[in-house]
Amino acid sequence: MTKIRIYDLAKELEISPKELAEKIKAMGIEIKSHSSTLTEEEVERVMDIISEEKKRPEPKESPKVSEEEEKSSPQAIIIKRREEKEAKPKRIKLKIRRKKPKAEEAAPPEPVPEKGPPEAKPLEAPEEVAPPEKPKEEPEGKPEETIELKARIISRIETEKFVPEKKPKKRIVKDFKPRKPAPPPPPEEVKEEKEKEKKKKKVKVERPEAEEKPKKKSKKKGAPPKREREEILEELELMEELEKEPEGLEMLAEEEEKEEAKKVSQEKKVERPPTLPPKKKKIKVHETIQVGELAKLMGVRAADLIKKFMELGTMVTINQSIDAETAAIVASEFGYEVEAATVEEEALLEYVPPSPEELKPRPPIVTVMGHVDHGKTTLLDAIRHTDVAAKEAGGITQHIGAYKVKLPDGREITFIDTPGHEAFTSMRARGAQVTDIVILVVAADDGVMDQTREAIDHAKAAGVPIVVAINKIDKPEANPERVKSELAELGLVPEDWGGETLMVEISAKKRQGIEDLLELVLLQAEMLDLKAAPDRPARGRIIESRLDKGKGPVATVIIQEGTLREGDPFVAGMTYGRVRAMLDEYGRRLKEAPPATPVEILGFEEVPQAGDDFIVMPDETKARRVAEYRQRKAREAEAAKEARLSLEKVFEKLQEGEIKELKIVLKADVQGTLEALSDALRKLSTEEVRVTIIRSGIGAISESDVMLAAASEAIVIGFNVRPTSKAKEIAKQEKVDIRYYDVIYHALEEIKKALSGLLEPEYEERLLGVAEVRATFRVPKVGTVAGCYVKEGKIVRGGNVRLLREGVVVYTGKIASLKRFKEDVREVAAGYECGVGLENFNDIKEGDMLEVYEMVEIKREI
Ligand SMILES: Nc1nc2c(ncn2[C@@H]2O[C@H](COP(=O)(O)OP(=O)(O)OP(=O)(O)O)[C@@H](O)[C@H]2O)c(=O)[nH]1
Repeated sequence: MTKIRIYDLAKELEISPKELAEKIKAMGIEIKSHSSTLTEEEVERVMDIISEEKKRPEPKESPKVSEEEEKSSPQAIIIKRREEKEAKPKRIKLKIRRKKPKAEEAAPPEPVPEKGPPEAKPLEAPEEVAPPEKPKEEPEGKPEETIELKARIISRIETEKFVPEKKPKKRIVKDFKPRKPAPPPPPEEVKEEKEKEKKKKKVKVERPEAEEKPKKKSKKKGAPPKREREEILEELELMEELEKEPEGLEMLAEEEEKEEAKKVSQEKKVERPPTLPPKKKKIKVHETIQVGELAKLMGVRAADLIKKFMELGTMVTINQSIDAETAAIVASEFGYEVEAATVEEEALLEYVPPSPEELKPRPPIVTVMGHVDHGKTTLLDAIRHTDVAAKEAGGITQHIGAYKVKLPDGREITFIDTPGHEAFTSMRARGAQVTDIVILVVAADDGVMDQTREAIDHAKAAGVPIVVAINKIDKPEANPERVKSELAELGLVPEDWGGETLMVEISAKKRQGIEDLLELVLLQAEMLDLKAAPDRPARGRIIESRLDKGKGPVATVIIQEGTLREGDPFVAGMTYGRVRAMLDEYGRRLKEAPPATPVEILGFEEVPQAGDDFIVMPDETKARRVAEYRQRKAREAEAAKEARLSLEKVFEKLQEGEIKELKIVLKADVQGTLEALSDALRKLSTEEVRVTIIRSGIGAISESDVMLAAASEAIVIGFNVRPTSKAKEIAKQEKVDIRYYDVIYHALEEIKKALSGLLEPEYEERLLGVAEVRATFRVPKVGTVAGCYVKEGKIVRGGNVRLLREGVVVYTGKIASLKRFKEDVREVAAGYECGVGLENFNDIKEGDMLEVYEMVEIKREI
């Protein structure tokens, strides 16, 4: 249970410990001395009584209180507060309660609590409108924290481009030692002035150097260059002037927020007993926020916010962007809690799936696949000749990775014109599914070959229907029937044999059967009932992208929903932009692009990646935020570096419902083993989990095997076979789990264990580096940060770490933060100094050793 010392409480209540002790005794609570502790319940009781007393007019006692406070040891308070972590909420409770009246004011709250008159005691009636006094213990108990806070803020802001001139940054940090955290209050009342004087005096007693006014101090020890400072001060004055006018106020404070704050405070007034802490108000901040915007969100004057920054030792301008973490630090000073706004969620939330009435038929999007030299390119050429639009456009085309073909009767088909496998599989590996139908080209003289099988596997894994084009039937050696029977063996049974696969015989070279093929594609599309809502903001996929010397980043996008228009702001993967221009495959400028239209777009900030999504956003700022958010997520994901799906994670993923079946790509050395193993593996299926062999084959694990596994969240099993070097490389890149076995029993055992969650990964520890703690700092909201010197190897952010104190392991966990100077860094090498924060651990001491290590999975090699 949390206990509070009497003299701490006296401080909070701003009465002398002696007086408080007497009152407590009078209440019948037994205490020995001023340093006796009270339980939470007792504190509540005492506070209730004292607040009652304070409501009655009483002779003022403040000067006396100050004296008492001066006597009490601030140091003890600091130590106590740190040791008794639980006591902290109590303090916040009191502090915030005193701030409460602020919320009730219609005018923006005054963020400088110190300037309150001495009479404005913390426990005075909540109706109190005047800015209440900050707990006096604050300036005493907080210096260290304030210094750190300042240092942290400065470090964050300075990494942004604020102080461009030569002032040494280090000096600024160093100078933050003993400073009074209060800014000078505006000269309003003489009474206030007097109070200020008193305060100054008090501070003087505590920290002799801290007597200057903050403004002066900032100048003396100030961060930014003089001129800059003057400009900011001028700006401040101007803003203050402005804000005195009601219009200015209205401009700066969001009415709704104020209404809300009013309501809340009124509710509080009525319902909350005075001892309950008000909830911290929350504001949402994206990756970055402008100072002015933050002030607006909190309903405080921008000038006051800038002043607060000055107090904390840094200069900012109203238009300057600060990051969310810095915003959190400063906002907390105003009683606000900053929540990271989940922009992606927000963007998704804005997405309402179209209603059936909105949906209109759209052209199918088709990918052509097949074995090398079976005639894909010739077929696409032949198709283009049937294109009416090509004739309309004068026949000159440019390669944009996709194009729309218009048939004489007006119907349209969109073709993705990139190497079939790559476009299809790499996009699928990235979670994108653009293709509706696959045209599988099989040469009638050659029959089903490796890549034909691969294409079938890929299409099947993606659940995309196949229309087969048996090509080169003009060749004398063409044998379409043989092709059909080979395909039937692979599960593609032609319609005329009673199956469901649409097949047509063509000669791409002689342009025979092309219309029939397109007819079948449209028939298949009809069966799929492809629809999209054209009347809404566009969404699509990046098909191809490049950096054009003249045009900048350019990408081909297939619009999947909605209509894209020139000028639309958008986010695409980790980049964003605004549609500067849209071109079709003939280089014609388009004003708008409906669903299933491929367009080349200019206006990206950076080159997006094929497979990236493309979403039109309400405005460019929002688009930028989503992109920034994704960039951060990507960095985090990269740091986490997890396997796409490893056998160890199968059970977990099954449990979480992320996967419903275990897909396997199986390669073996001989047919016999392959069959035996695939049968046995399938039999491991249970009611909950299905084991599916999405591909099985003889020979080395190929690039395509790995790509298929990556695209389908599958695991590769190699039985007496190894991957090709290219396949190995892709597996590493795509994080595909490849397992090697040479005994069938072992393979079955492991899969069985994986399905039941019993498979233990085998890991061994590898030491990455050793660092010595040379100093420690407390950073508010972060905890203790250790100033370290890396003695060996390297220290890695997010790495596993062990803290050793005289050879004994005191803590094992993770490195939560790693900084060099003020920058977040991924790793720090031997011979350098760095700041290290440990996850959920603050008891770091000088002389401690940090051992950073990683757990390496032991690869089972044959
Ligand atoms: N006789 C005949 N030859 C064809 C036909 N279609 C394609 N060819 C020939 O087959 C060869 C390969 O054709 P491509 O269209 O380049 O084949 P591809 O599948 O695109 O080949 P890759 O791009 O290398 O995968 C070329 O020499 C074409 O002229 C056809 O219908 N009949």
